Amino acid sequence: MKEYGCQLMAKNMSRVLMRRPGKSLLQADPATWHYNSLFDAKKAIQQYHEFAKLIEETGAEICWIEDQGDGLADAMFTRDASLITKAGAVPLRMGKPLRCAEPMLHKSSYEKLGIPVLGQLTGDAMIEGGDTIWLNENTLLVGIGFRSNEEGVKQLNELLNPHEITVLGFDMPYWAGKEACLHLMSVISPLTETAYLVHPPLIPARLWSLLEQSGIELIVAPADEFEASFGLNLNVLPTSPGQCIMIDGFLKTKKVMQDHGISVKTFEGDALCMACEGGPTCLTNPIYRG
Ligand SMILES: NC(=O)NCCC[C@H](N)C(=O)O
Repeated sequence: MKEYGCQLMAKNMSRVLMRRPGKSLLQADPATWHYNSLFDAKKAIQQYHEFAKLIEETGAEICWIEDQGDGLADAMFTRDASLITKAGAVPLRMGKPLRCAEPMLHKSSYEKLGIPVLGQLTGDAMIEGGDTIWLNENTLLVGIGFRSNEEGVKQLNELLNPHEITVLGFDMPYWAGKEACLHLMSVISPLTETAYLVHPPLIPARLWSLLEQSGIELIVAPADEFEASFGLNLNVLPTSPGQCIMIDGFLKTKKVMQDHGISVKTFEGDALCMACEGGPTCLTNPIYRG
């Protein structure tokens, strides 16, 4: 029996769900998808290739979803369309209408992998995986904004409470508006289970207090690099305790992490990440950490 279940953020990532961009990204109209002027599909695919190599080098098993030209350009951001718990996977319901078909892609992948599907969100519920952070194995934090809502938190609680998981919702700010992508993980990246890289101005005050009370060390990412990268400087993926991957070009943010004993690998991500509003955490959905 293959392993699954991921209720922590930074333990060794040994299995991960990813989708390599291909035809769908090449055909994507940047205006439709809200990709910015840095978007260059061919370069983005090359940058993804370099990113995937870094993941392969960690030794993690990559479970691939293939892009066979279904037009789902954002589906490379596998973090968002499902949540994996020790009890099974939950296909989510996307807040961005163009992404509504993605959870079913994940569901069929999990069925093929023999991972049970715990249940589904219905009706008006919206939750995107980028809005979720495991504070600990029994507590899931959710950012409520344009992509995730209270009904989503309610339905997740109904599905997950029987498995000793409590889901807590926190209001996210407006920031750059409805079309932009601001997830909870756009402003918080757990580097270890007890140290998070953060952008304080966009963190709900009530959540900040909870993190402090929970003994989390809050490491501030340089604000100028947050602005310059559209928030992608602090989108940092822990691959094992003390080892992370981030996009290249944000030396102050990298140094802050290194000063805290974190080893950082980088890849070029302007055409892929800064253009399409998603970084290394968004491009991966860890199926198993342990
Ligand atoms: N978890 C993430 O932050 N995912 C990034 C998703 C970017 C994608 N273009 C979107 O707007 O949904």
